[in-house]
Amino acid sequence: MQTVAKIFVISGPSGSGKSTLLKRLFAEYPDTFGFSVSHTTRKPRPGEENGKDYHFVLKEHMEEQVAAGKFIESATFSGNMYGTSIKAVEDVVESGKVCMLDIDMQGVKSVKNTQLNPRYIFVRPPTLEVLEQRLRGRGTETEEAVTARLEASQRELEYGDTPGAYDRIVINDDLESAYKSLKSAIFEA
Ligand SMILES: Nc1ncnc2c1ncn2[C@@H]1O[C@H](COP(=O)(O)OP(=O)(O)OP(=O)(O)O)[C@@H](O)[C@H]1O
Repeated sequence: MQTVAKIFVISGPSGSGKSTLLKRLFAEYPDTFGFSVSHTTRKPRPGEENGKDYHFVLKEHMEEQVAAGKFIESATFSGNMYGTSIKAVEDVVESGKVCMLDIDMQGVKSVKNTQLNPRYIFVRPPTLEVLEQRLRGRGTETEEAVTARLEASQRELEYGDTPGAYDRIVINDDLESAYKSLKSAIFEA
């Protein structure tokens, strides 16, 4: 089956179900899609492969590349930089796969300043209350982190509602219907 684009941006509030939906998609189509390999300045852990798990780079190198506009997004966690380069996305396409880019609103805005030309898909929860339940239900965040994520969600939802911000909106209420809606946004009829 043909996809309507070579690159898809999947965005939406934390807890809206992006990973859940993408996991299903990758499971159903194991050879079609790929994720880009991120860069990091942290040291590789035993068993991690450069270029496969991450592109392991020096801080100076990464700072230079970020400043030169070579990255879609970058952030620092506990002193280490992480990010997605434009080239890492292009590499997925060159390998013959369709690139799935799971990024936040800032990342989406940044992709819009590149030549990548993806299809933009927004995954949203039916309501903020449901989002809150799911975030708590996932049990991966502290109370502070849940509150911070919900605050950020308001902004993500507002941006998602902006006309023209996304090509397609997938409402993740019932998972089965959401998955169908995602597939219809990705594959040609
Ligand atoms: N349609 C659904 N119905 C009920 N629960 C769901 C549904 N979709 C996802 N969930 C649950 O909601 C929680 C959040 O989903 P998920 O981790 O996929 O979100 P995410 O958008 O990838 O979040 P993050 O941006 O933080 O990685 C998970 O516990 C998941 O199992």
